[in-house]
Amino acid sequence: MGCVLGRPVSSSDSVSGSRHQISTSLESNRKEVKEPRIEPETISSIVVPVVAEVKEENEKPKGESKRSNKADPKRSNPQVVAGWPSWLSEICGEALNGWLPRKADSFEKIEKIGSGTYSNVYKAKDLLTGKIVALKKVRCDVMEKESLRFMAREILILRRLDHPNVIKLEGLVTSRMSNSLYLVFRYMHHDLAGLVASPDITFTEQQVKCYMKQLLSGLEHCHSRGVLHRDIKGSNLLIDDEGVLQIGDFGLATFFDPRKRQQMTNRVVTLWYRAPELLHGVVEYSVGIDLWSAGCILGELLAGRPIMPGRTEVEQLHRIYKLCGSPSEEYWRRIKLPSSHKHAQHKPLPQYKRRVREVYKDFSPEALSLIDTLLALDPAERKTATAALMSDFFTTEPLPCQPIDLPKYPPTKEIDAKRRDEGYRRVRENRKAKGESGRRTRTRERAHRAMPVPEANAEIQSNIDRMRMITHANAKSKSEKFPPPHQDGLLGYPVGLSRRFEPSEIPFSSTSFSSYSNEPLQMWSGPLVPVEVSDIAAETRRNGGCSSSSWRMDVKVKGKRAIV
Ligand SMILES: Nc1ncnc2c1ncn2[C@@H]1O[C@H](COP(=O)(O)OP(=O)(O)OP(=O)(O)O)[C@@H](O)[C@H]1O
Repeated sequence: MGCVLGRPVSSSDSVSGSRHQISTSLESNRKEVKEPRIEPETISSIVVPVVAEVKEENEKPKGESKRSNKADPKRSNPQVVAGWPSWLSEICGEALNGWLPRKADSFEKIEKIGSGTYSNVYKAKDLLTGKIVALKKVRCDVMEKESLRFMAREILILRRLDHPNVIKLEGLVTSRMSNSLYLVFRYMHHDLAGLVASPDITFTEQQVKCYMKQLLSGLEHCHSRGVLHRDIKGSNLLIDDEGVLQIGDFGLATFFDPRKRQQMTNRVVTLWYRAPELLHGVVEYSVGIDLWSAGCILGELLAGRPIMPGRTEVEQLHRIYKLCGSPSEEYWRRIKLPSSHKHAQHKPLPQYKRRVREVYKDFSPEALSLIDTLLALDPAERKTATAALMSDFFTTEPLPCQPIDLPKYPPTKEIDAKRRDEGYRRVRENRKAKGESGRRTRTRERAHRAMPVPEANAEIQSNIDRMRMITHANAKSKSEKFPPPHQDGLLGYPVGLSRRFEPSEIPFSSTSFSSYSNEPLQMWSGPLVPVEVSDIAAETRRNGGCSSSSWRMDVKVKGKRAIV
């Protein structure tokens, strides 16, 4: 979502030179998505003119020249609706209902806590309530309908969801000067990728059950509200300091209607967690893709590392076949491949037998049974989140622990794991420069760390696709317009002041804000609950005093590690 600062396609993204016949059809998949096509997804509820234009583009017969991606400034509505800049209210209409923008200088950045393809995430202090929040800074070029559409979809989806295991969008901060938008979320202390990658942390089966129960409950809610997440992975599973897990990052999520046939892009989900039907090129899919990812997470929590860390789509399929067996004739009949792909069924040689029960023989029978269902090659056999929640895994001893009974960990995020690796790398380089051997550090680091590399990220391709759309229409370098990402992170300044802008340049600054100052709190973007000073003090203590002795670390040994 938002605008994209991409990178060139990595050579390791390429599927050329593959050992299997599957490469042919993978390449044809890639060809299919090379064109910047608009997904025919259900976004009709965004009732704004821009979306109507997008629909027209979808319906346009092939061969007709595409309308420029650039919005016509003359046609855009110059009116500012309820305090929102026109570019946002125009595209986000319904999603902004009942909200007013928070002003940029009412937050103070504390530190950068995450970075994704579309955004940087900051820990910040809400200067009005004293509450610690996470600000996801999305950069969006107001002239690009595509980037706006993705952003609008994420906001709309987030506002439709309301569940304890789904991250809640608490507000929006806009800054007209920089064309950027901040999404305000509750601050979450950890993400599951960070915990799994932490060398000192292992999970008991009770704890795994607790995390999985929360993940599946969140997914059940999303699916019941017609939302597919399409990017379930550890770094998108956020955990607070009371053990509550919330599904985050709805940047790739979409609305779906299980009763209707609907075509969607298959270039979703980070590679390690991507269901086989997506890799095969299916464009009509459903909740099964999220359940496959949940199965990968279950395996990862029990095994202590990602279970199928492929580097390319070909390798990913190969790993899937080696663990889950080669697809049967029946599978090919059941999955609905687009006609352009039917000629090339993926039949790798040799044919593999399903080995899930053999590879994970050290898991409990109930865990084995659940992972076997979730990692079914046929999406229909994966069933639903509701069915998974009713499995024996959650009802047999040891029962899932309560979130509050989970160990208290020091703040751990994927970014911390990345920083740790970066530290190891520097040590190695220093040693190398001094002529010492760095082999020991590297071996240990590799044994524990298996984070998704950029090449393994499915979003990259779609991001590149999106970026192409943006850069084609906007050939000027982004850096001419925006500060480079590293300049976003200046600390201790109100959010809107972290660049060179004067306070007076910032929309919704103190002058404009005063007009809202008599409104009840919940009239600002999202219900902002005032917090007690004691909460702030507690938060400060928690975040300031990270001495290892104050954290209870769980070091119980879990089942044997297995990797395929
Ligand atoms: N509410 C939050 N509280 C604390 N940290 C958060 C929060 N939301 C996101 N983060 C951190 O920021 C990281 C990136 O956030 P997010 O996944 O939403 O961004 P993204 O640009 O969509 O990333 P990606 O490209 O990896 O999908 C997360 O992995 C997480 O560590």
